[in-house]
Amino acid sequence: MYITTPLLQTQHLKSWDLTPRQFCDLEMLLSGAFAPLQGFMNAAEYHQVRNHQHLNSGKYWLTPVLLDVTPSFANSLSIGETIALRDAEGMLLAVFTVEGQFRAAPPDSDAIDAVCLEGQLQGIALPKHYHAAQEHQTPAQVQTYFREKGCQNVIAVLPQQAIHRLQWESACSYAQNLQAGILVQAAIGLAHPEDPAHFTRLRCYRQVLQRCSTPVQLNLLNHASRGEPLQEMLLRVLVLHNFGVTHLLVTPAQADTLTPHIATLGLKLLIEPAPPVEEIPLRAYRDVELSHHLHQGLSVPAEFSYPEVLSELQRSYPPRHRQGFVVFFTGLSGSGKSTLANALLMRLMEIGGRSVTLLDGDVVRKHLSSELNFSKEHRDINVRRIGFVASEIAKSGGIAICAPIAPYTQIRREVRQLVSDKGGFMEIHVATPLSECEKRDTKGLYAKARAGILKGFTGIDDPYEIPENPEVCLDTSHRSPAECVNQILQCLINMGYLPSTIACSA
Ligand SMILES: Nc1ncnc2c1ncn2[C@@H]1O[C@H](COP(=O)(O)OS(=O)(=O)O)[C@@H](OP(=O)(O)O)[C@H]1O
Ligand SMILES: Nc1ncnc2c1ncn2[C@@H]1O[C@H](COP(=O)(O)OP(=O)(O)O)[C@@H](O)[C@H]1O
Repeated sequence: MYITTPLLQTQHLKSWDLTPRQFCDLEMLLSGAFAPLQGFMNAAEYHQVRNHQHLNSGKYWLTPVLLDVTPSFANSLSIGETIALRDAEGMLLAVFTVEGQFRAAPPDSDAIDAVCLEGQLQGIALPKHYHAAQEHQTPAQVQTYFREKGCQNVIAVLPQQAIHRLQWESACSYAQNLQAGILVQAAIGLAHPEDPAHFTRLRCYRQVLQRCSTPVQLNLLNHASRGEPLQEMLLRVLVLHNFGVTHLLVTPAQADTLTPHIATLGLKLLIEPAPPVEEIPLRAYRDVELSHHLHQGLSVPAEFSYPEVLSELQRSYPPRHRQGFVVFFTGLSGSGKSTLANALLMRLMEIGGRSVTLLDGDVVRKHLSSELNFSKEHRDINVRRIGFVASEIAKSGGIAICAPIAPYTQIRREVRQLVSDKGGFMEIHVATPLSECEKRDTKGLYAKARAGILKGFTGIDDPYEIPENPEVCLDTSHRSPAECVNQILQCLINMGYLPSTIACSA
C-alpha cells in the first residue's frame, strides 16, 4: 500500500488536514490493524456495514471508517484528482485519488450527512510518534515477536486504567496453561499529548509487565475510540485478531455482552475471576480517585494492586496541598482586588512550598495586554490571556493569583473550565459596593468617569456581571485586608489546597 512519491511531486496537490479521528484511522489502515480494510470506506462498503454489519468481502465489521471533508473542499475536487493527506503539522502521510463522493454519518460528528470521499489510498509514511515509538508496533511486528518466542497462543489484556492485580495474575496463569504470550494493548488515539494521566498509566503498565515470566508486549494503539461501548469493543476484537491474538481476557460482565458475537470474531474469551466483594467499589474508581483514596489514608486491600503501582499513582496524583491552583479575584475598580491579592501573595510566600505568581489587572495590562483597550472584545481577550497563563502555572504545580476586573460571566466561566482541567480554582468576588469604591477612588478614575472624561468605565457606563457561584464573596467596606485574607486562607484549607496545619490569624 506504500508508494515512494518524491515529495516534490506532491507539492502541487491540494491538501486535506486529517481530523484527529482520521489521523488515527489512517495509521490503523496503513499499519494493517484495520485489515482487511485497506482504505477509507466507499459508499458501497459504508452501506454494507451500516445495514448488514459486514464488508463487501463478507468480513464481519460494524464501524464506519470515513474520509469526511468540508463541503467547500469537496466542491473544489474533481474525479481522478489526487490529494495529499497531512497531519496537523502539515506532514505528508498519504495520497488519495478521488473516485467519488457520498453522504454518510461519521462516527464522532454531529453531521448526519457529511460529504465523504471514496477513492484509492496510498500510504507514504506512518505517523511519527515522539514518545514510546518502540511500543507502537504494527500488527506484523507483534506477530513476529510472539512467533519468535514460540508462543502458540496470544492473550490480550485491554486495560482501561491501572491493571489490577487479579486481572494480571489471571492473565499470567492462563498464559502458562495455554503456552501463550500476553499482549497488553492500550488505545491512546485521542489522548491529549500532554495528558499526564496517559503517562502515569504507561508507567503503571510497565511496572506490572515486569512481574511476568511469559513473553509479554505492551502495545500502544493509535486508535480513536468511537461508537457505543459494545460496538467499540467488537472493533477492538477485530483489531486484536489482526495482531495475532487468540484469546481475550474479559470480566464476567464483558463476557456476557461479547459471548453472542464471539463466533463471528474468531477469538476465545478467558474470564477473569470476580474480585472479592470488598474490592468491587475500588474497581469502579478511576486512577485519580483511587489515588485520592490512598492520600486520605484509606486502606487498599493488598490483592487489589501491586505496591509499585499504588506508589506510582500516589506520586502522579499528589494530594491537593501539593497541587497547583488559581485564586481568581474579580470585582469593580477600587473594590480591593490588588490589596487583597498582594496580601495573599505575601502570606502564601511565607507558607512556602510552591511558587506563587501574581497576575494583577493593572500590571498585566502594562505587559501582556498593552495593546488592548476596554471594549468587551478586548476585555475578554485580556481575561482569557490571564486565564491561560494562570492555567499553565497551575499545571506545573504553582499558585497563580489573578486580579482583573473580569466583568463578564461567560469568560470567567471559560477560565474556570480551562484551569479546572489542570489544578484547583477559587473565584473570589470582591463585592465591595460601587458607592464605597467610588468613595475610595484611589486613582481618580471614578471622578473622571462621572465627569464624562473617561468613557466605558466599569460600574459607571460599562457593565459588571455579578459572579454566579464564587467560592468566596467579600465586601471589604467594613473589614481589614488581613481579616479578608484569613477568610481566603481558611477556604483554601477547607478545599484541601493548603495543609490544615498553617495558622490563619494575621
Ligand atoms: N474603562 C475602564 N474600565 C475599567 N477599568 C479601567 C478603565 N480604564 C482604565 N481602567 C483601569 O484598568 C484597570 C482594569 O483593568 P483590567 O485588565 O482588570 O480590566 S478587565 O478585566 O479587562 O475588564 C483598572 O484597575 P483596577 O482599579 O485595579 O481594577 C483601572 O485602573
Ligand atoms: N478590607 C480591605 N480590602 C482591600 N482593600 C481595602 C480594604 N479596606 C480598605 N481598602 C482600601 O481600598 C482600596 C482598594 O484599592 P485596590 O486594592 O487597588 O482595588 P482594585 O485592585 O480592586 O482596584 C485601597 O486603597 C485599600 O487600602
